[in-house]
Amino acid sequence: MTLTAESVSISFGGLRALDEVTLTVPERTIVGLIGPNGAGKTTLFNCLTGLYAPSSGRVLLDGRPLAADPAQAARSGVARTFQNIRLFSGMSALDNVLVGRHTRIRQGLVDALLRSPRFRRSEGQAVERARAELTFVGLDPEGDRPARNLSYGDQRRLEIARALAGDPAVLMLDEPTAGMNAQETAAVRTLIGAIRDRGIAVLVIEHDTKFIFSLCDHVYVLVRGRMLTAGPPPAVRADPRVIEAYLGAA
Ligand SMILES: Nc1ncnc2c1ncn2[C@@H]1O[C@H](COP(=O)(O)OP(=O)(O)OP(=O)(O)O)[C@@H](O)[C@H]1O
Repeated sequence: MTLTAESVSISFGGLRALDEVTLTVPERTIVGLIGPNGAGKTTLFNCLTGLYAPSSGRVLLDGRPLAADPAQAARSGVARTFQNIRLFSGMSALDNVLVGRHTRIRQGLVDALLRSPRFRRSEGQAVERARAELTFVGLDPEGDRPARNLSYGDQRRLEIARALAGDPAVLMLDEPTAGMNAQETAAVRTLIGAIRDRGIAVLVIEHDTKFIFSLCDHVYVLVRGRMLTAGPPPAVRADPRVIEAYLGAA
């Protein structure tokens, strides 16, 4: 599935946070989104996940308008992680992933109350899948430790496992390596490649431009709400306007 923002604009009071922004995340592609602080990256993510409705322009998933509702957007195949970790900290790692899985499976209330064979079978499959996602991201498949007891890097990985459990077609990662050391960052790079190899499109916001240029197939540069340029990493890295935008910001 291809996720597209088409001439998306949105304002907060007098501030035009996004001005006619167009971006495409094609299947099996890792797309990077960079830009100085306050450029509008998170705002664009919020539009692409149905959290904000653009004041003009459209968000399309395979050519069809995406619902301006995060739960519905998730069900149609767009999953995300947040800049600040949002886990259920008292719940076990496994239960956190099961929450992500349950966005996908529908249980009848009667089946659940009676714990019918159909319900138990379906729950068993959900647990198996949740364990497989924990293994995929490099966490203990038992997942019995409370999320809050995991290291910071492992909590970020757990968020990714939870998002993957919902069977996304497109996964959006907001600063997945923020606060990580070099070793953890390298592990996330490998993980994102493996996610793409599963056929999932990935859109990544990062401040670490080195990480983005070495990881992504395509990079977009947002500056003060406008798309400055986009292209393969070598072209974007060499673009004098990009260098100026970053030096200007510094
Ligand atoms: N809900 C909101 N209400 C008012 N202003 C907002 C809101 N969300 C974002 N903004 C403003 O819109 C602009 C873009 O913010 P946004 O967080 O999208 O930028 P960003 O590129 O993600 O920044 P950073 O890299 O610092 O996270 C900023 O000026 C911000 O203050």
